[in-house]
Amino acid sequence: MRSAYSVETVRAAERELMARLPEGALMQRAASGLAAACAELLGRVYGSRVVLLVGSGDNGGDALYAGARLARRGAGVTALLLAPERTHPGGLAALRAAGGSAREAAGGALDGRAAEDGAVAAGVAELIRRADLVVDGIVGIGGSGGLRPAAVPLAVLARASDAVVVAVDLPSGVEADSGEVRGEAVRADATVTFGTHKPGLLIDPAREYAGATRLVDIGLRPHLPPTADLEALQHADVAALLPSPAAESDKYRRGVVGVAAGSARYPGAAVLAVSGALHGGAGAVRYVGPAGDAVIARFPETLVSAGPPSKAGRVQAWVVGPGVGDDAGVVDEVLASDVPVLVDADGLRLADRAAVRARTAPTLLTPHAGEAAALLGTSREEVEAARLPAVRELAARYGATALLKGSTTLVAGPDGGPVRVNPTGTPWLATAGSGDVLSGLAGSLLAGGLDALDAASVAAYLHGLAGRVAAGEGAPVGASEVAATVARVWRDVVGGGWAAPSAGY
Ligand SMILES: NC(=O)C1=CN([C@@H]2O[C@H](COP(=O)(O)OP(=O)(O)OC[C@H]3O[C@@H](n4cnc5c(N)ncnc54)[C@H](O)[C@@H]3O)[C@@H](O)[C@H]2O)[C@@H](O)CC1
Ligand SMILES: Nc1ncnc2c1ncn2[C@@H]1O[C@H](COP(=O)(O)OP(=O)(O)O)[C@@H](O)[C@H]1O
Ligand SMILES: [K+]
Repeated sequence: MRSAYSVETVRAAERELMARLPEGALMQRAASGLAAACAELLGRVYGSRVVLLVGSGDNGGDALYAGARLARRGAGVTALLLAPERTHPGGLAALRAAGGSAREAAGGALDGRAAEDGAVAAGVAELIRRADLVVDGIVGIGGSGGLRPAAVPLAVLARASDAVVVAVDLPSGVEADSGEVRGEAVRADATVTFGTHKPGLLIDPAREYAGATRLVDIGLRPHLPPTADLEALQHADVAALLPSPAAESDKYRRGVVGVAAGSARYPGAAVLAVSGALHGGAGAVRYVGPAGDAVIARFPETLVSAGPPSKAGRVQAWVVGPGVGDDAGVVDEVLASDVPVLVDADGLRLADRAAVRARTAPTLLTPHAGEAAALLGTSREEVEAARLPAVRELAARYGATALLKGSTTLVAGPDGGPVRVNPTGTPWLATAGSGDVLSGLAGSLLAGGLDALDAASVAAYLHGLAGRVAAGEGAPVGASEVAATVARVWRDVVGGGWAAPSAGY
C-alpha cells in the first residue's frame, strides 16, 4: 500500500523525529536524496548548468544544500533568491563554500514593490533558458494559496526552458493537502518528496504538475500514524483482496450479482455492465430489465429475468442505473433491498436521496464529476478542481461509499478513514460505456464479499490496468475491449509477474 499524509500530520511527525536528531540532520538527509536524484536525471553532473529557485523557507534550504553537493561534483550552480534577506543561511553558505553563486531573482534589486510586480532581474531569464536542470525550491509544505506574484515568472520561465525541472518536496504553487492548483504553479518533470507522499502528489490536477514522483526516506515512517489520509493499492494488495473459488465453492457461494440496467433506448449499457460483472468473480450474473435479448445474445451465461428486481431471485449485491433512462421504479426497488447496492449513471439522477441515506446495507455511488456535481449541488468544474474534498463530502452526505471517476479516481468511505486513490488508468478510458463496465465489475466484487471500499478500489485498479493494456502503446479502445482484458490483468495481478509500464508513481 502506498500512502500519503496531510501537511499537519507530516509536521507533527517531523517534530518528533527532529527532536531525536542533531540540528540540521533531517535537512541533510533530504538534500542528499535530492542531489542523488538530480545527478541521476542529469546523467553527467560535471560541467552541467544548474539553477536553483530558492524561496524563504526550508524548501529553499533543501535546494541550496543539494545545489552545494552538485557544485562539489563540478556543476555550475546558481541560486536565484526570491527573498535574499530571508534565505536559509546555512544552505546559502554551503552553496557558496562549494563554489556556487547566488543572486536576486526579482527585478528592482531590494525594492519589494518591484518584486511583487513579478519582474525578473536582468539575466535571469537567460540563465533559466540555458540551464540543464532547474531545481524548484520556491515553496514546499509551508505554501498555500498559489504562487505569490514574485515567483510566477520563475515558474513560467522554467516551463519554457528545455531544462529538466525537479520540484523539491512538491511542485511550488500546488495545494499539498488537496491537489488543487490555484493559478500558476511549477510544472516539474520529477518531484523528489521527503518522508511520505503528500495527497496533492497523487491527485489531479496537482499530480500532473509533479511529473514522476520519487520518495526519499528520511526516517519519518515510524513517526507517522498507522492510518494514512490517502492510500493507493499496489499489485500485492489487490492480489490479496481478489476472491478465488475454493474446492467446495459453488456458483451461489461465490456470490450472485444482480444487474438492473439498460432500456429499449440503451440496451448497450446493460450488455456492458453485464460484461464487467462476468469478469468480477461472482458465481453468476442475473440481469433484469428490458435488454434481456441483447444481453443473452452476447453473453448466454447470464441469468435473465423479465420481471422486476424483487422477483429476480436472491442476489448478494445489485448494480443499478447504467442506461435505465427514466425508470425510477427500478432504482427505488433495488434501493429497498437489504444487500449491498451500487448506484451508477442514470441511477444517480433518479435515486431518492433520502432512501439512499436511510439504507442500512452498504451503498456504493459511482459518479463522474458531472454526476457528483449534481449530487453535491455544485459545478463540474468545482468537483474537478477539488476532487478530494468532493469525494469525502459525497460519502459523508449520503452515508455511502463514493467512487469519483475521472482523471484520478478516488474512493471514500462513509465513516471517514483513508481515501483510496487509484494508481492505474489511462485517459483512453474516457470512452463511452467504460463506466458501465466498471460498475459491473465493482458490483461483482461486492457480491463476492468485498466491502464497498475494497470492491470499488479493486474494480478501479483492474479497470485502469485493463484500459492500459487494451490501449497498448496508445491506441483508442472501446469499452468492450476493456471488459475483455480484465481477465488478463487479473491473471497478471495474482501471478505477480506483470511487467507493464509503471503505475506512474
Ligand atoms: N520540517 C522538516 O523537518 C523538514 C522540512 N523539509 C523541507 O522544508 C519544507 C517546509 O519548509 P517551511 O516550513 O520552511 O516552508 P516552505 O519552505 O515550504 O515555505 C515557507 C515560506 O514560503 C513562503 N511562501 C508561502 N506560501 C508561498 C507561496 N504561495 N508562494 C511563494 N512563497 C510562499 C513563505 O514566506 C514562507 O516563509 C518542506 O516542504 C521540505 O522541503 C526537509 O528539509 C525535510 C525536513
Ligand atoms: N482523463 C481520464 N483519465 C483516466 N481515466 C478516465 C479519464 N476520464 C474518464 N476516465 C475513466 O473512464 C471511465 C468513464 O466512465 P463514465 O464517465 O461513467 O463513462 P460512461 O458513462 O460513458 O461509461 C471511468 O472509469 C473514468 O474513471
Ligand atoms: K518546491
